[in-house]
Amino acid sequence: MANSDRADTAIAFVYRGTFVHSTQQTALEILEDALLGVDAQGKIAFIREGKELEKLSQTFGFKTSDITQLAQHEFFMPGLVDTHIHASQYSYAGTALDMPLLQWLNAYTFPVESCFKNLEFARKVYTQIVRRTLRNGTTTACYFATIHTEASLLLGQIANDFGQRALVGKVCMDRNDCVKHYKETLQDSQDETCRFIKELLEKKYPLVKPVVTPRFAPSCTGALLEQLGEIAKNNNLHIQSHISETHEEVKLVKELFPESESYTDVYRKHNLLTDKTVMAHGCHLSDEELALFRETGASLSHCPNSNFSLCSGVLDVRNVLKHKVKLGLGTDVAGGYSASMLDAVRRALDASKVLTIQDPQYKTLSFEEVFRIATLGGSQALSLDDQTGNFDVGKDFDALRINVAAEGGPIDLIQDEEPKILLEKFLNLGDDRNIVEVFVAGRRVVPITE
Ligand SMILES: Nc1nc2[nH]cnc2c(=O)[nH]1
Ligand SMILES: [Zn+2]
Repeated sequence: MANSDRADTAIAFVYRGTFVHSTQQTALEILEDALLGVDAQGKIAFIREGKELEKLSQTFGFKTSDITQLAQHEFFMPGLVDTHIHASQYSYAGTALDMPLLQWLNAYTFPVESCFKNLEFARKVYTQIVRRTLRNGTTTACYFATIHTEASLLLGQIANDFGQRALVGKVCMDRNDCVKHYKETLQDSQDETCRFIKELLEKKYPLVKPVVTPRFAPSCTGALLEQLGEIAKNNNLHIQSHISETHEEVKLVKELFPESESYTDVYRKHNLLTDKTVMAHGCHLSDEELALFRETGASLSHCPNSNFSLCSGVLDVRNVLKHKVKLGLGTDVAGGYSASMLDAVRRALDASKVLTIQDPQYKTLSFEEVFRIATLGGSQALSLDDQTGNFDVGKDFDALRINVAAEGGPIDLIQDEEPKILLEKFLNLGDDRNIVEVFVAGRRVVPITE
């Protein structure tokens, strides 16, 4: 037995068939006729070749009758990681995409988010978004809620109940000149953030954690940013926000924070750039700012649907990767109109092709590279890659069972195809009908039973 195997706990279940995932070394590793065992804690106990069955069953003490064999057109892939999604904006997803960011926030977003004072409305929306994202294969989501503590706690409870891995942020904002009733005082924002963190941690949900969430620099005073940096540091917490999404926003930040050298410098000065920070967008960051991300270990969430829908910009992913900045994908509902990470994968490929159209020398991202960003990359961007992101032994089993030829599904397979082609077809053509089972930490969460 290789030392990478773990034989210390009982095996809960074993699958045999094709597994595809990413590693640090290769964007797409394909394991055909592999055996993957999951232990009683939901962790991957082994992933080995099928021919080692005899030896494995002795070492780990399972019977060959415990094994589930995948069909010809099936494979397992790691769960999708949505590194940026506004759960509170789901009710108007697919509408209201006719304005640039700053107008869009005032006209649509702030009025809707202010309704989450009403817990029944919050329950309805949050239940729908958690169910929908799980069915679409999002095993980990990094959520923005609203400024309301109770509703944000409810989002944490709902994610926990459905078994989704989640970071949940109560939004902080003490600046809003346009929709005056949707903001907090500095004191309230600070107190309620502390209460949110304390109460969410006290629930001891195994997969749901709080994330410190200044909305973005234009919504926060320097004093609030300062406080939030302190809170994150004292509690060793994740941080999320937005950065450099549009040119107009970058200009506004220059005016609001004239003492800072750049937008990135505003967050850095307030201790909000750490190795547990994820910033959405970053379309207009300079190379110097990317270097600051690299130095601090902060990551970016690429949200291409949103960037197209609000005409914000096109992130140069190659340049981000060249600077060795951690990068994940996000749906950014409802600036992005789709809650599906499969859509984010397709839009990321489109965004890369736009850059190639503009400059034929530009090396377009491959589907394998985008697959890695949507899975392992996302887990790294959220500093959760010790727990999830691929099928390394010892990680939690967060996985999607894909049937490319699912009955009544969107894909017609004309002939037998190799696994690489099956993955490519699923990423480009598939939908939730192809996602026949979803596992988070070894628990089957789709099909949803309740
Ligand atoms: N796309 C997007 N950008 C933001 N910047 C600040 N708030 C938001 C938001 O809700 N959506
Ligand atoms: Zn956003």
